[in-house]
Amino acid sequence: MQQIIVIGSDHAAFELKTFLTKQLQTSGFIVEDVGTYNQESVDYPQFAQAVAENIANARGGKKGILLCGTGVGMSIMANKVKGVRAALIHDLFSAKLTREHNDSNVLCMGARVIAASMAWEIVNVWLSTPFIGGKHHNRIAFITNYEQKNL
Ligand SMILES: O=C(CO)[C@H](O)[C@H](O)COP(=O)(O)O
Repeated sequence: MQQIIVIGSDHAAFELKTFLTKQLQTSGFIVEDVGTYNQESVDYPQFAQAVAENIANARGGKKGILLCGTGVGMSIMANKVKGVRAALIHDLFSAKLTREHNDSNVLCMGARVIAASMAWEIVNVWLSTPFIGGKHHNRIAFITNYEQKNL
């Protein structure tokens, strides 16, 4: 079955979003693009909300990618949504570990931080690395319990 990727960006990362969308589609993924659709200045939180809520509602059925200038604003907003574990990643080691240990379901990157080729390498590692479970289940459960009680 084809995996669904929900992707969103602000103006700063529109070009990177276009590049990654094409790469993902060429690799056989179904891409749902929530915008932005041009380089006009926009506010990143609305796109983070759109992707994060989509991923939370899919309950494991989809993964998300959020892009802005630094990736920081996107990760801050996405992590406000219950069920989302958004990881801000700019290196391959963390891309692997955040899947293995954190079971992250949203990947955030900064178009002003890394090259498009590096972003694509990160996406590949992130999408192909499974959660390893074990002791990490307890840690995820702690976060989930906190969300249930406090959010
Ligand atoms: O990185 C970002 C948020 O974390 C934004 O892309 C950045 O703040 C946009 O800046 P500007 O409106 O000056 O292009």
